[in-house]
Amino acid sequence: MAPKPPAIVTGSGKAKLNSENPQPLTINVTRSSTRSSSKAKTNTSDDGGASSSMAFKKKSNVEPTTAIVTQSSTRQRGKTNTDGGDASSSIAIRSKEILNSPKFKKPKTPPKKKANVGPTAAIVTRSSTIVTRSSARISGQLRISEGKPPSKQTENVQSSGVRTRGMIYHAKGKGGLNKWQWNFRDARSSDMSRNYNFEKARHFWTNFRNNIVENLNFRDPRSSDVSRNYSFQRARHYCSNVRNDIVENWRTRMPTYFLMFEWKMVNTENRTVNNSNSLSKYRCYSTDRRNRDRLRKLDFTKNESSTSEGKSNSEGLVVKGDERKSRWPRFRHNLEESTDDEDDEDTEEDVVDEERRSRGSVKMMSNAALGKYDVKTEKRVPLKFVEDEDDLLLHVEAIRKEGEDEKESILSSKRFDEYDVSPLTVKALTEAGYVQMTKVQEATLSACLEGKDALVKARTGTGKSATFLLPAIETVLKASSKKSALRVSPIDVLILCPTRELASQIAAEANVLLKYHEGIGVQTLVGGTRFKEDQRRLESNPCQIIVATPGRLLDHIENKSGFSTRLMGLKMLILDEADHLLDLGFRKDIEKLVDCLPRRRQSLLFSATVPKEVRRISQLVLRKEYDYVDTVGLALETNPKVKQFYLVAPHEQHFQLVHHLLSSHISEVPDYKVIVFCTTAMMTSLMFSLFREMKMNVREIHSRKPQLYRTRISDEFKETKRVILITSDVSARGMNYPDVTLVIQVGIPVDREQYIHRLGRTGREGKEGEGILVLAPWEQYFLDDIKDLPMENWPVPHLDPRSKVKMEDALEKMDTSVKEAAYHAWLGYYNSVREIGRDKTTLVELANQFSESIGLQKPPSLFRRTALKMGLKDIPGIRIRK
Ligand SMILES: Nc1ncnc2c1ncn2[C@@H]1O[C@H](COP(=O)(O)OP(=O)(O)OP(=O)(O)O)[C@@H](O)[C@H]1O
Repeated sequence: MAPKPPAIVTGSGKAKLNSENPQPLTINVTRSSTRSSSKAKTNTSDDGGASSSMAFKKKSNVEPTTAIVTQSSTRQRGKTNTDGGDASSSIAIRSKEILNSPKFKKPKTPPKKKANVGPTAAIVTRSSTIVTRSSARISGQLRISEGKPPSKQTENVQSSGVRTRGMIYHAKGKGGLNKWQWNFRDARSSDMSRNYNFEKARHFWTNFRNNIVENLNFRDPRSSDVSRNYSFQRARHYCSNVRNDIVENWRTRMPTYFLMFEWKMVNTENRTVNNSNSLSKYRCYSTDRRNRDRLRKLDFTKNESSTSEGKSNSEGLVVKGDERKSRWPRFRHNLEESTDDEDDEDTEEDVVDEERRSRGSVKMMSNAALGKYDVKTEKRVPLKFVEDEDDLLLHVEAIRKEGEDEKESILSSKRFDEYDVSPLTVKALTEAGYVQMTKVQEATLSACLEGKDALVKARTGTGKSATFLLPAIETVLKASSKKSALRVSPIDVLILCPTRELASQIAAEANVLLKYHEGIGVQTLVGGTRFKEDQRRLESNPCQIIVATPGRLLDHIENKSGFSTRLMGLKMLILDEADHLLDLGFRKDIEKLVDCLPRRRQSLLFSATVPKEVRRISQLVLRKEYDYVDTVGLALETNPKVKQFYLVAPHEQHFQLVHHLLSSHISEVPDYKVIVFCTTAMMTSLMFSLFREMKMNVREIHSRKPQLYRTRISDEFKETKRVILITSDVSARGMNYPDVTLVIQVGIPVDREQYIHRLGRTGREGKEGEGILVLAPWEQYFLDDIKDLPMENWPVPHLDPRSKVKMEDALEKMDTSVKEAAYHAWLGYYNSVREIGRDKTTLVELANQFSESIGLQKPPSLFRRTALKMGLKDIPGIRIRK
């Protein structure tokens, strides 16, 4: 599909679509541009040693590949390096040739055909941590075969301290997240015994000491070792400690040492994976999270039918870390029956089995099917030894296209240096790991850089912050080149956002982008800090960009002489989470603020949700003529890779249910990172105290906590894994906590938009995630508001009575004041929810049930004034404080 440009609607009123682009921009639309992105782009920039895409020139003498990913360049295939590995880490990818010229040439020497030659061996070990230190992002499409990579690319690698002979593309990561990823495949299919493709390989290193999450989807259409009756689907390896060596033999796909790995293995011949046959001690975990309660653990034993049975001892792989030290057999290899991978087109394992069974002629052509990634709409052009280079090119393109179709990336093919962005900013971007733009950035940046007002709607986690920071920096650069009429140094850009943590996050991101711009400064003005301290900072440090929450900014305007004068030079106003800033809670403040700003300015509004009424009132800030850039269009407003569930259960079971959901998630996902949203600050406090009492690894953030504490917890949660954040809506919008695996929302969110934003804390940057909404039966009406979202019902699991007792014990130990405050907050929250607050009698009944469920003897009393305000004074069940 040809890429479609974004829908840009100009004007204040109706959303007209660009006549040339009659459809709104959707992820589908832009996805196609990703395809081209990975085709032929290379960034070998040594600025900051970063690159995330590359060109692949085709060369002659393309020969089969062997790839080794290892910690040490001295490491041998299939062997574990158990030395310190601290400094001498590396990732080495040995290969014969890199297919990276525009046209493949016929090989000079035909590749040797070997029987029983494993497609590859890969070792990922401790010293690969050097990669996490020195580089962060490696992406692009690798074509690997033996031989040296182009020198530039090698330099790149070496400049980052990685000693390797492979092609490694990397860029420096942002913050603590170090990430490298690649897609590579050996397109060289002439030697079928070595014909293998790696697809969508991803490695995420989050931290030197901590985690590797390695997510490999690979296929081996001509696997010499694994029985062709079996194919691997959606392989995932979770290694929770880098210090442990992990050796993974890709012939058998067995790590020799691991903490946790899971994958699906599908018997392609006998329809079902049979754990009672004689495949030996092969453990397989189903990764199907929906059926978490039915997590399958399958043990396999040696395949009796394997022709290479006799070799299994010598070829087998030792699995360390398992007390039994099992040896894995080598499975048979039938060279003559392997031709190509044309039968790998199915997704569901049963379907795969069924089809392969019925297609006797291809049944031995085992390919590792790729679960949902393996959905093929077109039949793949069979791979064969091709004399004609154009034919080969076709084959390669077919495979590449297929791979890219499967890829749901947020990145576009455009690069920042193609836009009118200062080279110093591009340098900083590259160092931060931003080389290609996200689709949102591509769709939006031109309009913003041209000085137009814009209202931008884009899904959560798609890079909106950089989208407005780049024009902000350009604005400052332009302004600094002109002489200001003001005597005081003007503030050029004002960024408003709803929460303090978000303001700090935006300022931090701005500082990253400003790394090479001397003399340009950013300051935050947020509540919860000392006003005097703000003043001191404003006076002592130059700053052209202010990131602020509305309340504190107004304080400065009203109380600090000279501040509003500085604002008179404002060139650009940005509202992040614009719909929230324009809704009732903030509107008055925004109106006041806008009155203090010059009319001649550029205004940019960003959010993942833009309800109709917000478009209407956006006139408060925007000029009459503005661009409405909707990158969601008619598509799903949430990330399609985030699975969404709802669970309806009596209110008094909610704590126990959440405890159950957390426990099962922790047991399934070793590197879990969960956010639990509660309706109010005091409910957050109650849930936090309860789970802490139950010895769970929890943290809390809500508005009642001191700002220093909030900042500390927020920073900690950004950096770490295996932790649960219990929070109120202060974390709902904009917060970019990397790698959140699950979001639980307990109780109805204030509205549909808030649900979407909370859910958006997981599945960021196009990753996968999971969201569960826990509702009481009387809250179910909310499902109507989100009925267009792909929600699935999660049946109420059986709750262990012992955990109930444990919970009651924990509740008993808790401070009564916490429970009382939670009761008051509960009442206040649901009283303000129109659908529930209307019927006061029922509301109080429900509140009192809640009070009982948290172990209060009787419902806490209310101040008469509060009860009056809430319209609850004479409602039966309400106790008034004397
Ligand atoms: N061009 C890029 N290349 C790589 N990563 C990027 C790029 N742009 C942004 N990112 C990363 O994407 C992540 C999400 O970005 P950001 O926080 O700006 O999302 P957002 O769209 O503002 O989300 P939300 O709607 O929740 O506020 C961040 O980790 C950011 O570093």
